[in-house]
Amino acid sequence: MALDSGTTSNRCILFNHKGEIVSVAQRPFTQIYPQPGWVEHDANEIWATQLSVAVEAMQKINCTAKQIKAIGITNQRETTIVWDKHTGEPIYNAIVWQCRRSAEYCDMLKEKGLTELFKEKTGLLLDAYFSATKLHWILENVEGAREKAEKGDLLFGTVDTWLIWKLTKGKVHATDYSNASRTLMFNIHTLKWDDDILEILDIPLSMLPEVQPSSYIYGEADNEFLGSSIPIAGVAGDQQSALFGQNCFHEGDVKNTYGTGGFLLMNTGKKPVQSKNGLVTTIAWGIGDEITYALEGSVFVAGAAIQWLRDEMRLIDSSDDSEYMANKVPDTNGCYVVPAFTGLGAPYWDPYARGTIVGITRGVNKYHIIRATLQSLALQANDVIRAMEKDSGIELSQLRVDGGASANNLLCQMQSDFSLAPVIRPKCVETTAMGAAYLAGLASGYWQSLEEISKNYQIDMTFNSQMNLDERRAEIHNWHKAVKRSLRFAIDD
Ligand SMILES: Nc1ncnc2c1ncn2[C@@H]1O[C@H](COP(=O)(O)OP(=O)(O)O)[C@@H](O)[C@H]1O
Ligand SMILES: O=P(O)(O)OC[C@H](O)CO
Repeated sequence: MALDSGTTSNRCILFNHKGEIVSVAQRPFTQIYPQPGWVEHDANEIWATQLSVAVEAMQKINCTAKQIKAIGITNQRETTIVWDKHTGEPIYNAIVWQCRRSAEYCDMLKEKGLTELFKEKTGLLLDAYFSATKLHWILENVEGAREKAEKGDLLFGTVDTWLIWKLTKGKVHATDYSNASRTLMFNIHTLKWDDDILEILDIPLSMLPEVQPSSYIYGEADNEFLGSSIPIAGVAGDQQSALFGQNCFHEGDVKNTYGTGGFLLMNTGKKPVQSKNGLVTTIAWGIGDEITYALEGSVFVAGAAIQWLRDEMRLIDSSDDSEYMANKVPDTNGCYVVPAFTGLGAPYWDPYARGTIVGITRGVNKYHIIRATLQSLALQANDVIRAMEKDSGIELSQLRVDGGASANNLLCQMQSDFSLAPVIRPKCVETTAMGAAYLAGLASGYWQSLEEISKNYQIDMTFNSQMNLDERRAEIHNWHKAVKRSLRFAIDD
């Protein structure tokens, strides 16, 4: 059983031994936007919907808890929850990874010259995206929070930790290495919460969960919830879980997920690679006492640009239509769309960038704009790939893709054209849930080895580069000109 707790919905997927999906249930939950740039979730609603989809997935196929070998949890990362250890009640809404409320505090830390210290210890950037400054905000702004935290009455967790705590009825307060490595408090070299960082941010160690391997028996989901108890045996952040589900087990293996945002990860093996090109270093997973590291490039807007074409611009009726409409024209007619709606993430990291459409001439029509928007997903990913190649010294040999927009054949073709490597789409694109299921299945003996798991991987389609190289060079050159025009747009120089 994989519990996939995403940013907008919770899902439960049941897999069989061949890695095939046997049941799915999904339920969205409320997105709370208290102010521009702020995003919250109700942690109790996350728990309630997650539990309800687990029950529903079982009911759909008349499955009992005894037939489930283990539970794997995978989750939206960085999202920060603080709750009272005695009552189990969250003291504030979950502050979501997208929330920018701690941006000014991050700027203040940067001004103090702390960027390198954080990067060196955690592999991350001083950005509001990661958990630590969200947690700091709660301690500073929720009445009574600091006193309670100092007395040891409060617990912190990302969504995985919250779900484990709820499922075990408060017996286990833990997270895994991959989630810990997204908090900006975890030292990815010593594999411990970092004392210096906790002191700088004034965060009590007693709030933080124990950090365990990603494939590990954390405890048992209480028999009250699913009929009888089931071991929780795998935990990983959703992007690392997708890397695992894509079978990217070897150094140099790369996957890209085209969901709302785009998340490209490269397995860099047993050592962390520090980025000089705008990526972050993260832990992919820990199995036994072995840690696997990854380089990651997070693109804030990918499939969301297609949603924008549909919901705001009303140029398409459904996301699927983007392929048909973009195929009505052979190219973008010199037009480029940079979907920097919330600034730009990797590799530019410019919170002040804004969306831009450039190169418009009299002949540019809606199909060109649709095509240019779709193309921007591939071009953004290509920028991350080139940064990754520079940082790791490894040339991309193939790219495994998943996420909602990977269903778009034209997008996959464009990705291969720009990135000059085969793009591989597996038959099962539920790689996030699959990764968690595999991690849990390995710890509980359902699967014996990575080799056994690899036999389940099936390719749906492979896309090979077809574009003329001069044309490709010109497209990438023009794209970079367009990106330059979007940078720092929201502030006056
Ligand atoms: N055929 C398609 N072409 C382009 N984009 C698509 C297509 N199908 C879905 N999408 C986009 O994929 C995203 C949903 O993917 P999903 O993996 O479910 O996202 P998330 O897990 O982030 O919620 C949406 O932004 C949607 O616009
Ligand atoms: O829930 P998703 O799929 O949008 O993923 C969110 C990421 O984990 C944020 O880092």
